[in-house]
Amino acid sequence: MADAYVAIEGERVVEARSRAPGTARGELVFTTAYTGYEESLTDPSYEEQVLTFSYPLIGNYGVREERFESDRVHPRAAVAREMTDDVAEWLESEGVPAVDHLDTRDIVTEIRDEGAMKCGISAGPDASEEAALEQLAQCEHMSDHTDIGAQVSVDERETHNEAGDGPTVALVDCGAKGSIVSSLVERDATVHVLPYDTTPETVDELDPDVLFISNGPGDPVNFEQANELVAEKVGDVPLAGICLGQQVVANALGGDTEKMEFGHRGVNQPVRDLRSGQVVMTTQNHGYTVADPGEKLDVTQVNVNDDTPEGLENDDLDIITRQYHPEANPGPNDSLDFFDDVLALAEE
Ligand SMILES: NC(=O)CC[C@H](N)C(=O)O
Repeated sequence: MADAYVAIEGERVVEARSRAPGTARGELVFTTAYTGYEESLTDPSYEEQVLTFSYPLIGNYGVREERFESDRVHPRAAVAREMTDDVAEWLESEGVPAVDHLDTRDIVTEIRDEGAMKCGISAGPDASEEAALEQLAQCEHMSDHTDIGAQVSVDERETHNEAGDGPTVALVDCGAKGSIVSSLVERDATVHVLPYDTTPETVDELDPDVLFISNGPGDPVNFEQANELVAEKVGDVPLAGICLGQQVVANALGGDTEKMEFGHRGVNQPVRDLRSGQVVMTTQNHGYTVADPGEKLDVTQVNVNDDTPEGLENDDLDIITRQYHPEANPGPNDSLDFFDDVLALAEE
């Protein structure tokens, strides 16, 4: 008998098995990645979302902290066809509801056909369809989480590799993955991780060689302070951005972002570099995209599937951003040279 329910927009309720009890709500998103469940579940970009794994078995190589991208689980709940006890126990210990034994292929197909959807979950001994529907009724649109940065950012500056010989990077933490910091530190950069609402004055005091806007959850227009920071600092310091970071940079420089139908969600998204013609496979997890890069940014890379901008640059202003995740984790390491390119801007 079912002891978990997933209510999907349109009031459809899917029966499931509870793997970690509780109620939750959020935008229903998916990842097609076949590995990397620890990295995805700890990626702050998934805040306020319910993550469905389309790969059918999640947890088959255990749970190891060294693979975490942050210090907690960020999706509001996890959905899989089959979840191992290791993962289920980890999610329960974090208070994050989890369900399995449902047709995840059907759910992912529905998201792809109908577009992004809200959902509500009720799992465990007290679970009911009504509770799942009640969660669904209370679920907000991603864009309505106007101060989502406060949920995922550091509260105060954290410095990594203080004695490094490389450039100094000011990383605005809009929900940064740990691998972005480690990719920079491995290249001997000193990285100041700064709160999402950092002011231009604070950045001026640190006098960094690069201002870097991180990935993060939700609608980029809600990161107003980061927008203002970029608008203020452009031209004074090289700028870099990943995922939400690309979107914030585009918005700050006169461009525009919009919500996609269901986003780019997996570790096999093909991206073409327009200068070299080369295609690389990339990791992606985003629901918004740059609709208009504005006058200052050139689109240098595009998604092969739908032509959306994957790389924006301005050589004169020293700006380089990516919509995908060059730091991988999960996913292919083919784009790690992005971090060399960012630090080269600093050294020029
Ligand atoms: N991974 C990210 O940084 C996601 C960016 C943004 N929140 C989006 O959904 O488009």
